[in-house]
Amino acid sequence: MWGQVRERLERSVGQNNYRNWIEPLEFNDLDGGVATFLVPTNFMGNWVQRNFGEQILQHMVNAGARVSRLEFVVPRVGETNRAAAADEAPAPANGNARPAAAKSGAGDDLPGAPLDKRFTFDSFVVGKPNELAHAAARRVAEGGPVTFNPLFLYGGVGLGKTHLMHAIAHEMTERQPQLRVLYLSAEQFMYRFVQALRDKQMMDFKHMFRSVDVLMVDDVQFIAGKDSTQEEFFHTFNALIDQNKQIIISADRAPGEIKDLEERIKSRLQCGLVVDLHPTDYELRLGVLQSKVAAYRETYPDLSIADGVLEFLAHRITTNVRVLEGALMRLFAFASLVGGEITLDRAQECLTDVLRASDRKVTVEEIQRKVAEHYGIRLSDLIGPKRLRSIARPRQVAMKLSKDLTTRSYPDIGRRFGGRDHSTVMHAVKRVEELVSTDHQIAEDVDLLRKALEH
Ligand SMILES: Nc1ncnc2c1ncn2[C@@H]1O[C@H](COP(=O)(O)OP(=O)(O)OP(=O)(O)O)[C@@H](O)[C@H]1O
Repeated sequence: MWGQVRERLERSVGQNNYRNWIEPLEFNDLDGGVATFLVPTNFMGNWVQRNFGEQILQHMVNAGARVSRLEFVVPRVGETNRAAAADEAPAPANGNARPAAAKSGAGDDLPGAPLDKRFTFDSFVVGKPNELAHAAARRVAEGGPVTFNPLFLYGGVGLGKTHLMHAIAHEMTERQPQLRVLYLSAEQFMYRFVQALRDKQMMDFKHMFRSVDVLMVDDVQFIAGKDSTQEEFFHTFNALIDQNKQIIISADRAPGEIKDLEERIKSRLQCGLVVDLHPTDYELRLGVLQSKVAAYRETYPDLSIADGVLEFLAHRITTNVRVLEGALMRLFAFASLVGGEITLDRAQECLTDVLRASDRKVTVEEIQRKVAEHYGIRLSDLIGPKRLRSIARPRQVAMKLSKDLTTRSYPDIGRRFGGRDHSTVMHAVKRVEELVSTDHQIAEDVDLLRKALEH
């Protein structure tokens, strides 16, 4: 039964995950609804449980097993365990020997996070906002002499950092299967580090991290303020760079802007190539939607979407790609339940909450841009120190709209208007409220701008 389940898992979790996580599991027994597996380390057991537990259970049930729970056990010395006997590990497809470091004890267990097999270069839509990051990622994935080291990718939530990192890992392991590519989040790095300290296995920890060919750490801002983790990260980083091993890091902001990150780490992170993923633009969002629809149609060819629906979504949901994808998934589910075409009306009805939530996602910067444009003044003047009425009034309007349309606080808005005090913003909001009831021109301006921004 386990053989059959493994085959199915190989298909559902993808080659890389299968090799790293499923293959080393040794099925032990099935008793009283509990399936027991032998694993080389507790970490691995926890990891498999958390990330693949449900899938394993599901496949076992489908294969007819009476099982309701999985348990992962590290065998005591003397018990057999394929995974612990690293020498038995199958040779990689191209016949290259694995590096020696990979064969010794804990070093063989690369405790990275599983890669999402959907996150490939093929499924990544390239547009103006991400073309540089994409090009850099591609170049690094092609291997060859290390040129950008480290590659530092940063950008806001849900803009594709993780997707690009996984794509690099997939591409690299495909091109060079013998490469030891380790991908994990900074949080997992810390977790591993703390665990190693607790279990007095720092040597294994250091050995394992220093024996990889490619290290990818996602969301590195997480280690800011965590002193000993930073220290260890710094040493790992230096050791790998010294060996000319590729490092790829992501964060939600540029290295220099990560608060509570040690200066020496900041400067190390900046010494390779730093590229950012800009907020999406309309074309990119539409491209993502079109590509997701095309992929979905391969499985469900009956899917029918009325003209204009994707354009509407790309226009209205501007937060990030994750939200956009979620909205589309909801539409697909809706269509498969009720059947028929997804019309604009249906889309609006089905996504009322998403659309409302993204309405509130107007940024202060957008408001400033729109207001400057509306009044025909320069953005730098709107934010700058000039006190002329022809500039001060639009500035007050922009502050009022920022208060109404975003969730920013008064001090925060003040900061975004050239570092002004919160009392200035409060005053502006009050002033515009008064003017709206007495000055019809201002009332009209505010109304027009509000509509344009909420659209
Ligand atoms: N250019 C793109 N083309 C196709 N899909 C994309 C693109 N950008 C993002 N996505 C998709 O959007 C979702 C979120 O992307 P991802 O997880 O990579 O974001 P992130 O930048 O790592 O965000 P976070 O900061 O939350 O970790 C994923 O499903 C990803 O596949």
